[in-house]
Amino acid sequence: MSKQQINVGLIGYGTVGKGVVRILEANKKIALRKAGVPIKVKAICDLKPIDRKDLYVKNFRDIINDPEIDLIVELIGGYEPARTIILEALKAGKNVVTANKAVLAKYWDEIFTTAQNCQQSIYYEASVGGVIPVVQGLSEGLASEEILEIKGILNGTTNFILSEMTKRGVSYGEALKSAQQAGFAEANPSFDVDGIDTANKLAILASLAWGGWIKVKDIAVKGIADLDIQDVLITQEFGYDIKLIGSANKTKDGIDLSVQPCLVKHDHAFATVENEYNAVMITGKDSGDVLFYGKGAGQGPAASAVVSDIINMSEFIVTNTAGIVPDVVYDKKTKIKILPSGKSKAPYYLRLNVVDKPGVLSKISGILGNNKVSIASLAQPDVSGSDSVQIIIITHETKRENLEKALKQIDASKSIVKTKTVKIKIEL
Ligand SMILES: NC(=O)C1=CN([C@@H]2O[C@H](COP(=O)(O)OP(=O)(O)OC[C@H]3O[C@@H](n4cnc5c(N)ncnc54)[C@H](OP(=O)(O)O)[C@@H]3O)[C@@H](O)[C@H]2O)C=CC1
Ligand SMILES: N[C@@H](CC=O)C(=O)O
Repeated sequence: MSKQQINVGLIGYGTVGKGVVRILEANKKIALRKAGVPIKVKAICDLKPIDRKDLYVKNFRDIINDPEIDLIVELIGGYEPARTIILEALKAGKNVVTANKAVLAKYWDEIFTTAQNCQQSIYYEASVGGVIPVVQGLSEGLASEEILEIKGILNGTTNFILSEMTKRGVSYGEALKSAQQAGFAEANPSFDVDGIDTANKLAILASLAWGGWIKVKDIAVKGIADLDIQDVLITQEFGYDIKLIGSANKTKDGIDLSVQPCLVKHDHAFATVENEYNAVMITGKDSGDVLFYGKGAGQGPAASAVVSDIINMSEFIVTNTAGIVPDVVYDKKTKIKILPSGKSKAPYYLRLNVVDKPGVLSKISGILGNNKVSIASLAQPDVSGSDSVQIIIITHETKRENLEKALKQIDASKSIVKTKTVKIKIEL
């Protein structure tokens, strides 16, 4: 007998969880029309008692083991017990929806192998790009494509911080605080600002694009925590915006993966992506560039994507097709060649703050030149009232590993006392 109603068990009633309950209740009729049957939240688990006493359950296993629950939604975030919840739910014969990119990127093999073995589905649209349907867009909309490149602003918190610094001159710290208050940031915001959240999302998209499992450790990751308002002001004057970009590029020697702050010209498509918005450009061999854009963080956008997953999955449960057609074609035998980090070339913006000593400039230029880093321009803005000089260098296209080597030598040099180095890739 086919199902008359889909019962949802929700684990994690925070920013996104509360949004999911609100949207499911407000959009009951839309959900019914699309899923074919009513969808009801039957139980909610959280660490602390919640305002919905009628639905509250203390132990997540009471939800997983409830035979009336069809679908488990994991919204606690982090690695554990999120991994255990997802695996136990799949093994208990439940379909799963999650927004947790950290757990997916880290346990991709274990989670999708379990889902395949248990013939259950796992949907995770909200895990990348918030409300943007990029997971479905890439895995279904572009199913025919040989993917050549994925490049994106994939983190709402850092994009919001950079926008606030650029548009309103707000300090990095203040902007981060506002992002946390708005519900954009991860429970541990270093995941956002250190680029890890972007790397998790990039790993998911790259794994979908090229099959197999691309691990976060294969990605060279640098976040925005080193940047100051001065970098924003200086690069604005040069005609650039700073964006944290995750990029995966298919080269003849392997996939080149990185997350780093980048300078984009004011007329670049990514320059118009502001605040918590995200954008992902996917380039296929035949499709050419396909641009996805929308809100990447916040209660409404994230919960909307989760509810869409719940509705789509409900339709499959009702028609008895959930888990039969795998939602991700994951083949652990697919081996993906990764280009060693450092081999890719780009021009860079460098800001070095050094203690002013005779000959310091020529020493820095010499070390860069000895490492095949050629300088396109060098400026020394006046830092009045201080014994430190600020040196802004724009390099020609250079191999990342050569630049890293030169910066290490500058660091180690006894005659150069450096107080700060900022390095930003320049997008061509
Ligand atoms: N916020 C956003 O804009 C977006 C978030 N996401 C993802 O969605 C997920 C949820 O994020 P968000 O709602 O912002 O996070 P929150 O921290 O706001 O919510 C998580 C909730 O889960 C609870 N919780 C933590 N551990 C447990 C546990 N063991 N058992 C039961 N409940 C638990 C927390 O309780 P307590 O507060 O007491 O710790 C909290 O209420 C994360 O994976 C995040 O990466 C994805 C897209 C956008
Ligand atoms: N912390 C994340 C939330 C959404 O994934 C972000 O800022 O993008």
